[in-house]
Amino acid sequence: MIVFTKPVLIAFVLGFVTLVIFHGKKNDNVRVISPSCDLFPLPYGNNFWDDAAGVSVKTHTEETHICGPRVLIVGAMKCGTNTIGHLLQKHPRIKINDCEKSGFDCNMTTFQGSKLGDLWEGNDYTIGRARHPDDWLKTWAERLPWTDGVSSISIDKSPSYFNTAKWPDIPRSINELLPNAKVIVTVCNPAERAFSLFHHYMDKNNTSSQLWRKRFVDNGFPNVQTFDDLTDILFFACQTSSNEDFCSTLRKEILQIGEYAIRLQPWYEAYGKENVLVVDMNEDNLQKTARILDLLGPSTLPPEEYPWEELDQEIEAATFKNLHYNGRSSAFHSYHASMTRLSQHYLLHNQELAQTLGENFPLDWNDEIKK
Ligand SMILES: Nc1ncnc2c1ncn2[C@@H]1O[C@H](COP(=O)(O)OS(=O)(=O)O)[C@@H](OP(=O)(O)O)[C@H]1O
Repeated sequence: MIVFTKPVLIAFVLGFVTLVIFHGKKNDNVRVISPSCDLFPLPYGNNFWDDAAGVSVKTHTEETHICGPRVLIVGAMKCGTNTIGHLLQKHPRIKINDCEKSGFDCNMTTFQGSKLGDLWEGNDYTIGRARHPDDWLKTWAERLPWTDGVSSISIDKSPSYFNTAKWPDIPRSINELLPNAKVIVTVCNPAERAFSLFHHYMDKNNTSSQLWRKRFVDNGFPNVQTFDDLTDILFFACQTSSNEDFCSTLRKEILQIGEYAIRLQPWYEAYGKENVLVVDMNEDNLQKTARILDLLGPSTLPPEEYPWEELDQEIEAATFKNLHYNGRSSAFHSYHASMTRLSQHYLLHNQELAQTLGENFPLDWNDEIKK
């Protein structure tokens, strides 16, 4: 028989209160996920961090899965992928990957002062998988914010995914994991894109840039100092070089990403054309955003919840503009021969893109060489 002395009573009450709190917390952690959510496997059944709740949680019934990204911004690199990400993340229902756990420096700022950590790049399926074949998926899943697919969704911006020349199987294999995702591709004049990419790599403050330049010398090519040096290697030296491995990799990253119609094909095949939105980088931000929200549908990203009035004030700082060169509009003037050569290479590709999209803007990219 229990004797209800004062200490026993206090212990009893404390125990009861602890039980209630513990039970309440446990219930808090059981979330309901939308059936339309692509359940994303956490191979080792980890906990993950829920920013909003400020707690480590496990998913609803299956502790080994969380809701995968619903939007994939796959490229093209240097065609405004950051802008698309920033336009999207202004929607209150979008949650961004957890920068703190990404291994990136979250305090690093873009050239114009906006926080890079707001939207860092995972590239998990491509670079992550190649570097960490055993635990890339776990690492990706751990960084995803908790979303339920209804009140919140997550996005992934990884421009390397559009390099289907290098990774032809990426769209199909991502689709196996995320069949309900929508795909966004932003495109721009491909010759100017190559020019912009060159300056991205030539930025001397960047360690990966130094490694990029070193690759040329290591592979028996001249040191690359100017854009002409690069196009000479692409269009001439590589024609006669026996180093096909290097030349093939170079063509893929500089030239072939800009052959948009070809690069798009595997995405269309994997996801269906209706789930892949191609936007023109130069399109007005308001129109661009409206088209993206439309792709996701009003029940996923209601347009009335979007802060439209903030669009033009803030987005300028998030374009990731490279202020260390004169900009891509200077390309034709400064490197006329190289840009003409590149534009000729893309002439038919641009026509094919225009045909595929049923839009005229890619034909404008051919105007420079007609001048
Ligand atoms: N709306 C709009 N209009 C015109 N130009 C724009 C726009 N948004 C982004 N940009 C330019 O796109 C370049 C950055 O592209 P990304 O964000 O894809 O960069 S990255 O691939 O993630 O490195 C970067 O180009 P560069 O300055 O040549 O580097 C930006 O200036």
